[in-house]
Amino acid sequence: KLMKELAICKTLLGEMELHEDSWPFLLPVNTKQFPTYRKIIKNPMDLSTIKKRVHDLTYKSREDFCVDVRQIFDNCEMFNEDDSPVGKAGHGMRKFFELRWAELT
Ligand SMILES: Cc1ncccc1N[C@H]1CCCS(=O)(=O)C1
Repeated sequence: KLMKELAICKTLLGEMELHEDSWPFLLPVNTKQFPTYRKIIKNPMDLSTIKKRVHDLTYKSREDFCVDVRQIFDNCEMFNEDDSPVGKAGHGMRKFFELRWAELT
């Protein structure tokens, strides 16, 4: 049911925003600070964009929400070294998300 699915998305979004490893993902990557980003990353995504889409009822299912969340972490792996601070945060956030996602199924 869409209502319940929306509640799951809102819950998970809130938990991710509070996670200590969320700092690289709270806002869109600043392409002035990272001039190569737009060339390398075809589908930029971040938690504030997802929050707006949840609020605007853009997602037709929790799966659509999950696609955007996973895009954040796939972009992170594409652009950042695994052992960099942002790279490590991305791995940590992905682990957190996938565990909670499975729990809320
Ligand atoms: C997720 C990501 N991928 C690639 C480059 C940068 C980022 N995030 C930045 C967000 C603002 C703070 S920062 O500039 O240290 C890191």
